[in-house]
This record gives sequence, C-alpha cells and structure tokens, in this order.
Amino acid sequence: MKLFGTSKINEKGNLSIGGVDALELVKEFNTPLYVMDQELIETTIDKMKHAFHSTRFKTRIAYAGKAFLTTGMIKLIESKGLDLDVVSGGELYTAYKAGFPMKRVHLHGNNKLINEIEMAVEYGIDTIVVDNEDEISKIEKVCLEKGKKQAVLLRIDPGIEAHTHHYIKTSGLTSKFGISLFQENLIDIVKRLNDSPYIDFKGFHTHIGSQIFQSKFFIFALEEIFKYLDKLKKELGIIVHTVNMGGGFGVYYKEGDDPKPIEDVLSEIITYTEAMEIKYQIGFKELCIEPGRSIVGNAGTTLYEVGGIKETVGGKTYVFIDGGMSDNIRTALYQAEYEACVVNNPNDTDTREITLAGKLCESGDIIINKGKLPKSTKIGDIVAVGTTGAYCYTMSSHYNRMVTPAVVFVKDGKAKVAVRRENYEDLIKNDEIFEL
Ligand SMILES: Cc1ncc(COP(=O)(O)O)c(C=O)c1O
Ligand SMILES: N[C@@H](CCCC[NH3+])C(=O)O
Repeated sequence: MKLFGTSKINEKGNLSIGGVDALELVKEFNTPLYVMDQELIETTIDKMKHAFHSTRFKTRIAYAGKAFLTTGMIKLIESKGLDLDVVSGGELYTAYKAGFPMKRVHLHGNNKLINEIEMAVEYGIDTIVVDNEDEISKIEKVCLEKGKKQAVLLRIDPGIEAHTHHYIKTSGLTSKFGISLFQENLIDIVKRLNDSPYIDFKGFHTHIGSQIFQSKFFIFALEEIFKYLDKLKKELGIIVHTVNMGGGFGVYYKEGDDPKPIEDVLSEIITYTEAMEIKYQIGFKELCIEPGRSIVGNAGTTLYEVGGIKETVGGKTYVFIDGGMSDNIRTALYQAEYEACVVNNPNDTDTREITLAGKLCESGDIIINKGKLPKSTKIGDIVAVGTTGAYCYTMSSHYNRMVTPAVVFVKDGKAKVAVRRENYEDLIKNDEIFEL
C-alpha cells in the first residue's frame, strides 16, 4: 500500500500515522476506524495556497465539504483561511454551528429547498451558486421577503467530457447540473440575473467532474468560459467579477494512478487564466476553485479487523472485515479501487490475490476486488485501507443497522476523536413505538 504524509512503518514494524501506531489506535478506539492525517491535510492546503496565486487577480480556495465534513474539519479549514462549499442545509448548519465565517461560505445544489435558501440569505453567506432557472425566482422571493440582496454565480456546463467514471461526471449535454453553455436562452438567464434588484450577479461557476487526472480538461473548460465572457462583454457590456472552476483534481488510489502533483495542476490553471485575461481583457477580478478529494483523500486510512477468511470452490479468497459498504460505498458505486496492508506486517511481499469483503448482506459489499494481502493474513489481523479520506465517512450509511465508525485525527503522536463511534442506542433514538 502506498503511504502518504506522515504514514510510515515504525520501529516495531507496524504502520503508524501521525506518529501513532495503528495497533494502538485500534486498542483505544476499536474498529472499523477512520483515521485522518491532520498534518497531511494541512501541508496539502499550504501547497495549494502557494500554487493557486496570481498577481493579476484575486484567488480563493473553497474546500468542498461533501468530501469529508465534521465540526473539527470545519475548524481546520477556517484556521487555514479557506472558504467552504456546502451543498445542503445540513452542511450549512454544521458550518454555522462550528462558527465558520458565513462570508466565506458558498451554497450549491441542483434543487435547493426554500428553507435552505432562507438559511443561506439569513446567515449572510457569500455566494449562492444558481444551478437552474427555477432557482432564480426562489432566491428573488426569499430576498424580497427578507429585504436582502444575494450574491450569486451561475453554474454553467461547458460540455466538457472528462475521462472519469460516468457517475462522477458533472458535465456533458445531459448533465443534471448547471445550464449548458449551448442552451439558447442562456443569454436571457444571464440578463435576468444581471438586472434583478435582489441579486448581485458575480459571475460563473463550472465543475466538470471528479477524480480527473488530465489537467487539459480544466483548461478546455476555462477556455470555453473565457470565450463566453468575451461574448458577454462585447454583446451586452456585462463584466463578470468571478469565475469558479469547481474541484475534481484526481488523487492516487492504486498502482498505475499517476496524478500530477496538485501544485503543478493549480499553477497550470493560474498560468492559463492569466493568459486568457491578457488575451480577452474582460476585466474579471477573481478565480476560485473548490477541491474536496485532493485535500482529504490521501489523508484518510480506514482500519478494520479480519473476522474470517474463506476459500471458495471457484478459487476466490475472501478476507472478511468488520465494516464494508456502510463505511465505504465507493467500490460498489463506482468500481473504485484501493490498496490495503496488514498493519503489523505492511511490507510482506509474500502475498496472494484476495477480495476484501464487508459483513453486510449484499454480494456487492466489497471494498477491494483483486487486492493483495500477505499469505499469512489471519483472523484478528488489522487491515488498513488507504486513501479513504474523501467520500467514505460522508457517504456512510446505516444499511443493516451498521453503526457509523469513529473518526480520529492524528498528529504529532496524538489522536483526537473528531466523531465518536455510534452505538446501538443511537440507531434507535429516532424510532417511535406506535400503536399497531
Ligand atoms: C460543485 C462541486 N464542487 C466541488 C466538488 C469537489 O470535487 P472533488 O472532491 O473531486 O474535488 C464537487 C464534487 O464533485 C462538486 O460537485
Ligand atoms: N462521491 C464521488 C465524487 C463526488 C461527486 C460530487 N459531485 C466519489 O466518491 O468519487
């Protein structure tokens, strides 16, 4: 398993993360356990901030909370000076309760509920990213009622087909997100936003998908947007303040993945935008991005205990773990691939092909298909699965009434609980006993 950040093999030959032996983490916090390498998150953010910088325009990085969000994570994001992208009332409320500055919050969603728009306007968040025409009337109505004006970006779909899994593409002519750049009445929508007394139209947003390795797709998207900004300025005299490029920067999951260092991708985007700005002279002032996975993905490791090993007559070897698709649905949903190791034997090269399977009542409850673990792997061993920092905790479920694992942050030899492990009482706390 490729190790990132502070993960290493310690003097006892065990995997350690943030200076804490993974076996000690298991003793204290049990399994399954999500472990987040705090230092790696912090250094990744620092690298991004350093690379995503221009002397020609302002830059902002908003962390996409959907990747991994807890109150502690929000505090970390705040301390690092990033903005926050939220996509529901629940995420917005978490940010509000965590004391995150609302002037650094951006709200997304293709079907924002009236009460979510009301919360956003009331809290005084920075930007609502308008996803479709119906939403404009909703925002205007809320602003009229509250006597406020709301800054918005319009999410456009530049029709760029990035090479990533079909389910995590968000651009293309049939996408559920945003308004196509090729939609005939786009210009009328822009005019409507620009003329609305309740709306401060700031510019455009786009997000072409997730886990994208080739930076050329971001460049293609930027090119389409800048061409459109030029047209807007020439035809309507509208000068756009902000362009938000979304997130989507790919990370390493398994052998063969070769993402460009994030700082190189971001520098490329800056260089290209500076060139576009010089070429078109459209007077825009601010470039934003919204990375999620590239901030937390490699920083997460999930620890499980092996409960059984089964050799099938068909020649497949299953290693059963005490979690599964309830804590990581990505393999079932996107055919995601991961690497794993046995925590007290991470470098053993005498391996065999295994299927790392969960304990849920579903044949597709697999974390790793065709993985490798030592032949010596046995019941009671602790298995670590790498790069589970993004979209695992946040996509966890209670299927089969599984409890959500604890999340711990590790740094400088200390582990801190970010989310306590659920217990069976938590599972029934909202159930009502009604008369039959
Ligand atoms: C609008 C928007 N912004 C940002 C992100 C974050 O993407 P990623 O985690 O791939 O950086 C997403 C998720 O794909 C998204 O839909
Ligand atoms: N949840 C997806 C990516 C995020 C999609 C959000 N637009 C994944 O795990 O890869």
